[in-house]
Amino acid sequence: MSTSAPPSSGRPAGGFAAILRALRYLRRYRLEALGALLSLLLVSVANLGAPQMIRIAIDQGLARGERRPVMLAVGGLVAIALGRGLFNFLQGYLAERASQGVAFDLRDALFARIQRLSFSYYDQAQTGQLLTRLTSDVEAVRTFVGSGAVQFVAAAAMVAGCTGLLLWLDPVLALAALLSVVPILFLLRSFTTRMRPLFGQLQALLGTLNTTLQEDLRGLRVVRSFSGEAREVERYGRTNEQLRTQNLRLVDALANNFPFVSFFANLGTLMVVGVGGWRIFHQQLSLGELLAFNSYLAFLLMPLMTLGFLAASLSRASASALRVFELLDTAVEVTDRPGAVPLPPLQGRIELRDVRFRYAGSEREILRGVSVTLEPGQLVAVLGTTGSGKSTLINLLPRFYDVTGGAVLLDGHDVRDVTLASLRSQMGVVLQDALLFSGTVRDNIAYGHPDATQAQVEAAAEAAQAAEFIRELPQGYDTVVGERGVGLSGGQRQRLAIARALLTDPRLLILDDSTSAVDARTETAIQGALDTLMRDKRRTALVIAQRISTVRDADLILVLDEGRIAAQGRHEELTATSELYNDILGSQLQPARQEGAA
Ligand SMILES: Nc1ncnc2c1ncn2[C@@H]1O[C@H](COP(=O)(O)OP(=O)(O)OP(=O)(O)O)[C@@H](O)[C@H]1O
Repeated sequence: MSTSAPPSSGRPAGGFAAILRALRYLRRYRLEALGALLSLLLVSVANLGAPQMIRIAIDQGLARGERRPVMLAVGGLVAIALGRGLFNFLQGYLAERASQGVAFDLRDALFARIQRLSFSYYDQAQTGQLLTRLTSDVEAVRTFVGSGAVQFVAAAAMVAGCTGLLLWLDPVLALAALLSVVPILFLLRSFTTRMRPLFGQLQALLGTLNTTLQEDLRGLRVVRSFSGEAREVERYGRTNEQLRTQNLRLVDALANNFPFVSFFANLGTLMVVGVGGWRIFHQQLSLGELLAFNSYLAFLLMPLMTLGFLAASLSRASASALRVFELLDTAVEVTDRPGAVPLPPLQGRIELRDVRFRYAGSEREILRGVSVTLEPGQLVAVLGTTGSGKSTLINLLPRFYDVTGGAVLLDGHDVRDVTLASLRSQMGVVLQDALLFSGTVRDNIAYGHPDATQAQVEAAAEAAQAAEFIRELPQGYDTVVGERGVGLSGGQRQRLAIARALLTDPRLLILDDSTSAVDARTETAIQGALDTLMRDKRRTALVIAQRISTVRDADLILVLDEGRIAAQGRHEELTATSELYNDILGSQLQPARQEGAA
């Protein structure tokens, strides 16, 4: 990970502040940026020198019939051409190095932030928008901050330098020429302000397009099984069409801007010719002076056109910088408190003290005063009607969310007072969707414990009843499994996830003991693996129970109903006393079809 830190944490007041903040990322690459700027200024100086060489060749050489000045001028022109080539190359190379550095730092900082952002953020954020910010928005900022900014400064310096030169050559003519520069500057200013929101909308549309694509790729099976292809093509097409319209609006705005800039630029020449002609007529100016003045005027207008061109890049970059910094400045809700201490090695006592919870932006309280104490080594089954808050409750232990009232205590420590790393490293979480990362089977099992030995990995796989199918894979533990574990069946993925949890040997285990629709043999294997994991008395296990065998074995069963514990106890007690428990038992749980031990 890079050592770059965002140069400032304040929320940018607007596009301009955002672009200034992006420019501050150049500080780490100041040598490259200054080198690029210097090279570009030298290219401009070389450009300014060429007419002088031609003037020397004509006035001092050809006019007087002398060869030496002509040879000198030709030599000078060759040197200028070489210099221009060298400095152009240096400018491009150094600007690219600086801009790639800035893009690298921005992407790193964004990715680090995405890793830390709370689940509540992801409940509302669209993945496509996040992807767009890390790719297209960073690219827009990069393009401007690297080469654009250097060209901008060089053009501004040229404008200032040429203005000074023109004023020095002939103040009256210069003022006449500069009259046309004022409207150009106003045009550019209003252009950048108008374009910024348009570019912001463009990036947001690109995000929506990416979200649609990403949802469709994830949901390919659902789309195909409901014959939704045509509908999805239409949905994508709609956003795609909006994106095209927005792009065309921008092209329109860009195309409309240039004729005006060019009109005022030409007006400048017209003013010079008009006023100059009038002054020649009154013998206040020579023809040669007017021609010289006019060629320097061209050096003023050229960077002005460059500024016009860069204005679009600036608008785009500032709209993107706003989006990048908005993400970088998003507060991380669940994070280490100042003074948070590491959680000592867990015994496994869990106390929920009048726990209340509501999701951000929702009025409804999902958990409404849950109080219970779980002893070390207990297997605790959580049951409840659908939507009663089971998943919400278990998400509070690893602090995927923080309680909105009451407290969760582990061995007497409020989970909010200890460091997240020490808290989560002592917990194993196995949920229904067994996600695997692209990498080898071994890497996936050792995800929580990368230093594990091959023997430890194999022991975990054995206990998770995964060893047999792993051995049959083409490269065994070195077989590369794809994104989301493509290439493995649902049941195999689930057993790898169980092996992953077993390897970290957590004192506290949170799991969903459901088995996906698999054949009877695989189901028995998965259930065997789950039982190994949760019935180990060295750990406290909190299980969203889906199987009767789990509740029969549980030391404690919590029955949730509308965010409250409606009943608790062991299987025999609850069967005798709780109507709700019996209802759930009858309607929701999988019978002990394949469970010899149950
Ligand atoms: N991220 C979220 N944002 C807002 N509301 C949510 C979120 N997740 C869940 N809810 C709501 O909270 C309530 C409890 O959901 P939860 O997933 O905890 O229930 P559950 O008991 O696990 O249900 P099930 O057995 O159906 O999985 C539901 O009404 C659900 O709509």
